[in-house]
Amino acid sequence: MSQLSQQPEEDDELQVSGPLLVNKLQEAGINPQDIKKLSESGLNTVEAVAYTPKKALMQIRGISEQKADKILAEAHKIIPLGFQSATEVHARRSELVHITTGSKNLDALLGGGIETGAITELFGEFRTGKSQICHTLAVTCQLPVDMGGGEGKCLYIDTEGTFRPVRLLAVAERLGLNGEEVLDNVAYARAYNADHQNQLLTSASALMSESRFCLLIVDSVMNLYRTDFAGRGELSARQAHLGKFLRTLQRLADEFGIAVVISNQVMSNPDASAGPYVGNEKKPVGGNILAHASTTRLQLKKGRGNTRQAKIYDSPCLPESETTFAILQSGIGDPEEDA
Ligand SMILES: Nc1ncnc2c1ncn2[C@@H]1O[C@H](COP(=O)(O)OP(=O)(O)OP(=O)(O)O)[C@@H](O)[C@H]1O
Repeated sequence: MSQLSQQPEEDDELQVSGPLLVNKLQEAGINPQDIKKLSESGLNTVEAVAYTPKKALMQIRGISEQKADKILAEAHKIIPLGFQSATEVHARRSELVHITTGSKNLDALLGGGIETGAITELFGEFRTGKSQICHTLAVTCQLPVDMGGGEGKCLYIDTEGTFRPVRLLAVAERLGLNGEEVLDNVAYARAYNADHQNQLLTSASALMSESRFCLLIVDSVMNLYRTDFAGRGELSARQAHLGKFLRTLQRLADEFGIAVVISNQVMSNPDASAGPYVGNEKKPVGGNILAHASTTRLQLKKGRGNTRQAKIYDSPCLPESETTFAILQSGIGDPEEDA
């Protein structure tokens, strides 16, 4: 596959059916200076502006209430936000691309792979394969759609310092892709604190409006929140900050039609002592805010050797079933491939 960044014609084509750049508002009479302010705040597309509440627009320096009203009115003319028929929703959903995880078992469990336009959360104890799945997806997302990819680049936000390009090269080799091109198609950023993690989404939005990305990974989502906000006293501030981060993730998923994958840690469930059937089940951290933001929640557990169990923990349309996958030298695969 040729390098995605060297495909201007393809990117131009995608732009026609993809998100509309915020500059389009200039044709509707919005002042270029105000458009620049929107863009600097991470609102790079008309969709992003249309989805933003008036209050948030007014928080941008230089955008008065009157200007916010005008900007929103024009954005809503271009991106109508009213009702549509279930037939239209069904038609749109049937066109949604799923990105392969590398494991046939796991793809089947997920209804075809990782869904685009949604947030998928992977949670489990250490060594359960969360980061390995993220590394594999960073490569498979670049495959053509008919091979289980999303034909786009990947943005990778690493909060733990566990990103290893060598793992991407191993996956690329298995798929017969050019390793150098695969690495060029992954935009990587290490986040150093929760504020920085949030700010990176502004740069992410700018990158996504410049070329075709189909996947955004945050590995892991709660790590910096757990260290930056310590103790019960800071819990509500933490959840408010986290809520903003997750809302922006969802907005990017809606706006650019990308898949968002977040990994998450677990903690002992205080309810575990409530009865004999609960066992020592661990639950994901992040509370209700994270639970409600994730479209699909996938629980990972250790199995024998290099195998891992995956279970649908919560999903709007998948049953609570389980499967087994394997962590191979060449990325995520199935246990039977481990010959
Ligand atoms: N090159 C490799 N070949 C095969 N297995 C590997 C390879 N590299 C790492 N692994 C396996 O992957 C597992 C670690 O998985 P991963 O890094 O995804 O954990 P995690 O769930 O993200 O945990 P943590 O919360 O500690 O980051 C280990 O069991 C390790 O042996």
